[in-house]
Amino acid sequence: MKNRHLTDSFRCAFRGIFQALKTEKNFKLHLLAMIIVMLMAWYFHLSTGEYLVLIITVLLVIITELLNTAIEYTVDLVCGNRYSELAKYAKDIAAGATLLAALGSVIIGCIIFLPKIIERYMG
Ligand SMILES: Nc1ncnc2c1ncn2[C@@H]1O[C@H](COP(=O)(O)OP(=O)(O)OP(=O)(O)O)[C@@H](O)[C@H]1O
Repeated sequence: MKNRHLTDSFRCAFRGIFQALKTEKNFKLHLLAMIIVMLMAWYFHLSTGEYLVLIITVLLVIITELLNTAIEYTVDLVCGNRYSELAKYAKDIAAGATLLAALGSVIIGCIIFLPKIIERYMG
């Protein structure tokens, strides 16, 4: 089952991303948000520094969502439908990580875009 070639590793990684895309509605929402944010970045002519912060922020949200999904699958693999306090902690903590990343991205989005929106449409 071990990948022998780099291309096999890439194929597995992309398959994982598509699997999350197929099954996780939050992941679909985050990808949609990422596309909208990138279109806004292009529209408002962000500086290189602002682009960098935005890309890192967006990637952090996507990465935490993927890790959260992987943790959910792993917990379900181990526990199935059985109730477990540890399973609850693991899933809740993973969900907490995605929530923090999402909240941080909203705050950063506001800091970058709000002054530009105000200047363009209300200034
Ligand atoms: N085996 C379990 N034992 C105890 N509590 C669990 C178990 N599985 C899930 N839970 C609790 O139910 C919550 C929701 O779990 P679920 O697997 O449905 O995640 P989810 O709603 O699909 O998460 P997301 O919306 O991030 O995809 C968990 O955060 C946890 O508190």
